[in-house]
Amino acid sequence: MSNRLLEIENLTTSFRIGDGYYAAVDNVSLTVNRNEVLGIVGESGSGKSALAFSIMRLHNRAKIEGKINLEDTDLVKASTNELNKLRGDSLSMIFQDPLTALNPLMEIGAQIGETLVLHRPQMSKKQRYDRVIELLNLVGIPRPEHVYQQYPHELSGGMRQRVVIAIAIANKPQLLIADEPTTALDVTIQAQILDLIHKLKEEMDAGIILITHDLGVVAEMADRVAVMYAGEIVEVAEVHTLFENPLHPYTRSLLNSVPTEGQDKLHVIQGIVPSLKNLPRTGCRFAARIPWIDESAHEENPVLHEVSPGHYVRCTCHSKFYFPEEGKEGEANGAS
Ligand SMILES: Nc1ncnc2c1ncn2[C@@H]1O[C@H](COP(=O)(O)OP(=O)(O)OP(=O)(O)O)[C@@H](O)[C@H]1O
Repeated sequence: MSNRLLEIENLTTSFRIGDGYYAAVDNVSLTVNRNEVLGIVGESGSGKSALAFSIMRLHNRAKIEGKINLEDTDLVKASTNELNKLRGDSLSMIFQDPLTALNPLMEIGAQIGETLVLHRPQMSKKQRYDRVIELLNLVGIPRPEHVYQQYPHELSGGMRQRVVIAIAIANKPQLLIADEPTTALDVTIQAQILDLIHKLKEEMDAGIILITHDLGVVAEMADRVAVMYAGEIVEVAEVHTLFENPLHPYTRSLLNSVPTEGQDKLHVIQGIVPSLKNLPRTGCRFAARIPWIDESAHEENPVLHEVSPGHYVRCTCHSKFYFPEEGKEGEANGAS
């Protein structure tokens, strides 16, 4: 059996704004293997959630082009019927905010059981109850028989997120997408939830896409990382490579803006990700945010270059990049 679980090829997801369509995910190609966590990082507005929702096919009015192959099924071409069978079964997602993901009027046990009713109709009531208790145990919820009968508002944020995870993994998904799964939680709970996701990967042999803007989370959890900027992947590498030898100016800027011991000055990335309508569609999309780099450093039509096995970086500007604070001698740091 091949280890490849998900293969995304030239995916473009565009939203209608005014009288035109604008791509929020632009020609993205990515893979995820079994028993692998692919981290996706990038600032707010870079297209991470649009990508996740495209894989789940949860966009209502977007135009989706390209291929999203989950094993033998192309999710772009799949019918609503096929998608309903897959979602909550072999394809699952943990959303950012556990409160909005849960039904406030339904007991916890029934909410978890619902996905079993839908995808495992042959289960008896007793089997279903036992499986829900097993899932509550698995996600580390104490006194599961008691929690079974509680409502979401009676649980803490961390416990609610565990319930959301229990629902997402109820049918042992092959691909689990976690979109900022710990953003709404405090730090100690964050660590527990991440630990739980890590265990699930091993136990279920699942592929996991972990979306976050937190580089600490990526360093801890991911096997490989894709860095997204303005709808495009600008760098992909194994997690150690990315942290030891980041190349793209955007990746380097993101890493440089994380406080480290002994560092007295943080690099601030000026500006923001442009809105979809104002996004430059030709040339290097990051060029406007590194104006001190000579225009000639950029490619006319930047593509991903494989600079070492499995390490891809977009645009040639990385070889001429330096931080203004460092001066030009910092130029071409680590670039090949
Ligand atoms: N339904 C939509 N209609 C129009 N534009 C959208 C829609 N959804 C997202 N966008 C736009 O697409 C771009 C990417 O948004 P997206 O939410 O994917 O970013 P993100 O990286 O996930 O950000 P965050 O970390 O804040 O969730 C943004 O410019 C956003 O405004």
